[in-house]
Amino acid sequence: MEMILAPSILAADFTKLGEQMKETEREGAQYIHFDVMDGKFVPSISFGMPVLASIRNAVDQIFDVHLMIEEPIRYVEEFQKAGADIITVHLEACSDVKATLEKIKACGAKAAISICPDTPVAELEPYVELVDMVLIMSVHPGFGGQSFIPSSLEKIRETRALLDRVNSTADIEVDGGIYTTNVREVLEAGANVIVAGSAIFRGDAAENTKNMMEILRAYE
Ligand SMILES: O=C(CO)[C@H](O)[C@H](O)COP(=O)(O)O
Repeated sequence: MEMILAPSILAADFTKLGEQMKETEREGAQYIHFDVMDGKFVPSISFGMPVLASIRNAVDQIFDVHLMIEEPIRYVEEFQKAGADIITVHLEACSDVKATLEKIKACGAKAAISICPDTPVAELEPYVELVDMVLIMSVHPGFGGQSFIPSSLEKIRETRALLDRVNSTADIEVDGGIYTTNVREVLEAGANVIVAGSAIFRGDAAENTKNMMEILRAYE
């Protein structure tokens, strides 16, 4: 199975965003991760469609868009038009999860579902056959630079078991507090898409990507 790195631009230097993204692409990061926050579902506000659209052509990486917003169904079309290839919505943020996932697919993007640290994996069960990816949050969403919550490892294992049970080949992405020091445990638990913000963009993005990719490739 391909192991994928999704650097989160939340931790990037926005004065040189295009260049930093290119550095991660050159070193093999397949995705770029966008943390979209609305100040309601999560306390912080980040960025939206205009930022995606303006940098869509800077790289060929897959745009992996994590919508931490209430009722994301209102915006999925606009994010797809702005360049999103994968759109992740939160189970906790949708009044109609199924309709939201179907709308993502209808507009041509891949659909993914995420759960916060306090939401049990069992709640994903009705939706796993509708998605291309499950995102397990390993921090409470809202801010970069937090510490990985250790109980996330068990949730990754439970998610892999759930996907196996329904013969799903969906990816498992994990987001929050992942560094070269703990990424092996996350991969060993069953994840194959790693989001990393601080670990990539704090310091030398090219060197950090290279080091992270070396570990990921050893698990393929
Ligand atoms: O979704 C997020 C916060 O809601 C961030 O993507 C996530 O926390 C990654 O940042 P870091 O690698 O710095 O922990």
